[in-house]
Amino acid sequence: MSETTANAAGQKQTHGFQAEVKQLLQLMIHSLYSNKEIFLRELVSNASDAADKLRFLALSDSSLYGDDGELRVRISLDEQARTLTISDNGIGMDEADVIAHLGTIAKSGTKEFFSQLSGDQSKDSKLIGQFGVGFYSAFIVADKVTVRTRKAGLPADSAVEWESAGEGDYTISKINKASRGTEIVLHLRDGEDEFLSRWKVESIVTKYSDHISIPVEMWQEGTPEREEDGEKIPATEGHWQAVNKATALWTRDKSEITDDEYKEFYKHISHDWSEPLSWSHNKVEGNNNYTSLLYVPKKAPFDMWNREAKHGLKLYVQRVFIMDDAEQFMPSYLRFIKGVLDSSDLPLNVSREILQDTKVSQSLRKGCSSRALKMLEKLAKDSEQYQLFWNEFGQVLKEGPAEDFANKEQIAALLRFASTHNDSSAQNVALADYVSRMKEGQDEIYFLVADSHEAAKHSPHLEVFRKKGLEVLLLSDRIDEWLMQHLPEFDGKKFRSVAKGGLDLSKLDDEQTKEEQKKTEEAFASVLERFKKALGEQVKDVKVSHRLTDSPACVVTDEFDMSTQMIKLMESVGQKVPDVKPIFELNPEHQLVKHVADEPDENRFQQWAEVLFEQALLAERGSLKNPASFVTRLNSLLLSLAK
Ligand SMILES: Nc1ncnc2c1ncn2[C@@H]1O[C@H](COP(=O)(O)OP(=O)(O)OP(=O)(O)O)[C@@H](O)[C@H]1O
Repeated sequence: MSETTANAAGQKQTHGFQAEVKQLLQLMIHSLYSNKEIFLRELVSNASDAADKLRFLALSDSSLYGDDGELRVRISLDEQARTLTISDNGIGMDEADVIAHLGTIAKSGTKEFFSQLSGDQSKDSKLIGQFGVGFYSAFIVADKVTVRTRKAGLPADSAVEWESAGEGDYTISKINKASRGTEIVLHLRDGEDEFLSRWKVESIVTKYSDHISIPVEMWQEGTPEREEDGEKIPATEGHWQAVNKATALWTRDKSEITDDEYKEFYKHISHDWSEPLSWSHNKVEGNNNYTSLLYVPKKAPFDMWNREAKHGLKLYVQRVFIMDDAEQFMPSYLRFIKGVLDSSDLPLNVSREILQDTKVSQSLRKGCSSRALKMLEKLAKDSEQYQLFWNEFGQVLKEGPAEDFANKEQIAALLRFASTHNDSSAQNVALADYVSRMKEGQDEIYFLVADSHEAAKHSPHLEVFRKKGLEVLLLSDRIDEWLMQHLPEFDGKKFRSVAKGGLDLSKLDDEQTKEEQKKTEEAFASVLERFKKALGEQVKDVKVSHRLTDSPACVVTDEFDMSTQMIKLMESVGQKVPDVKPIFELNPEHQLVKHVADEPDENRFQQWAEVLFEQALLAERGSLKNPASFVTRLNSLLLSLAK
């Protein structure tokens, strides 16, 4: 690409921003204006990441430090020039890095994300919050930004200057820079003079960046010798002074860390705008020695369903940053958890490949998963907060029972469902709630999976459950069929699909009802035979239904056959499915069934049988293989009735 060719010293090259960057800049300035001071948090956070990265590389090549091994960030203010400068002695960038990082957005799914924006700024600014703020936030307060940077290990004359007014483009030129690292100069917009006040800047650093593990320094002017109460106070020299605590937050004692500090640390590691929903900080000593600080975010990231999206914990070994997004420590169904893991047992030169299969990482993964689940259990005690969590991440957690066999029961306790009990589509019923409401004699948990909540709610399968006052969980997320296949029981109670054969509610009936049912079945036996003959190969069996009160008929799948929902799911992804024949159940009390049972004409009976069967299929599956012939048959029957 011609854009990335190196340029001669002093010569400026102009490059255009990637379209998404322009969009991001506009939205950011609009949506963050009321909270503009966070630009400082973002830039200090980047500087601290740059120090982490250098420290990591220096593990194998200590010459990268040169004669400057004390990593730090410095903020300086120039009232005359109206600039605020943040400089670090971290990893720095070369020309290719600058072009890749400060002119584009290198996140997977960026294009798709931006194409979803509506153009309505107030709506979009909420969405953009899921995207992360980063370097470009500098333009909230600056109308020009100059970045001077020199990558560790490169000579002074291979430094790069990047400059932009945050509109359509930026320039790049080669410069000389005496020291390693990155310097970002913000030329403040008119009206942003408050950021030239040392007191103001210092208070922002303490508010947002106290937890940064390297010192964030500001210049402290020297004072001349003076006399106070007759006592001589010697002169002091000007010096750089740290304005933050400069210790890694997770190494500090829990009791000394405030909630605000935890929240700010979350924003630093997650690049999220909003506060976390909850966190859990643990030091573990014993077979494994490690500290974990895990967070549950409030909002799902924009790319949660993108398979390539990065997730996982920030890994440190003995306080040295090793890598971002170490996914080995969190199972996929907990991929929304953010945090830091600092291990004392892993070697400093650990790589992603080594992490795959060491005993230590396996036991760390076990420990972290269990901490994360415990944190969710704690969160679940506050049902309002937990509902916020569930609405964002419930569908991901539902992958849990299939993925994490060992913690199945614990995960099951964290699931929430819609149910006939509260008659709403809100997924807020815990299995423990269901079990506590089970009727005397009921030993199974009833559920129904359908395409939508509406379809589930109006399913004929629910009729007998309504009549008997039995609660049924109504499931309609895409993952639900998969979930239920991996969730055979909870608290010793088996799950039972109400849409399957083999449903036996007789334990809940009194003797008289059982006797009546038996009589009805006997009386209806010959009608069933007639139906079986009429429907032939289309059905596995025809039975008297004990689950219908209002509908004439329904279809169910045999107990061990593949469920209708599973068949639909497999068909939708182009998989071949076995030919599963349904069981046709008739409601002998229904007027229409009585009418058909009395139909003397075999031809007409055949038509009725087909129509009742197809109706039931339609209610169950939402479609028919041959809808036109159903309509023709129905019309001919209607016509004959109208005569
Ligand atoms: N001070 C710095 N030193 C070295 N590299 C930097 C510095 N600031 C930014 N970068 C580089 O620019 C990239 C983009 O920064 P930016 O803040 O926009 O995004 P980010 O930190 O990767 O993530 P997010 O967008 O979620 O905040 C960084 O990943 C890093 O590679």
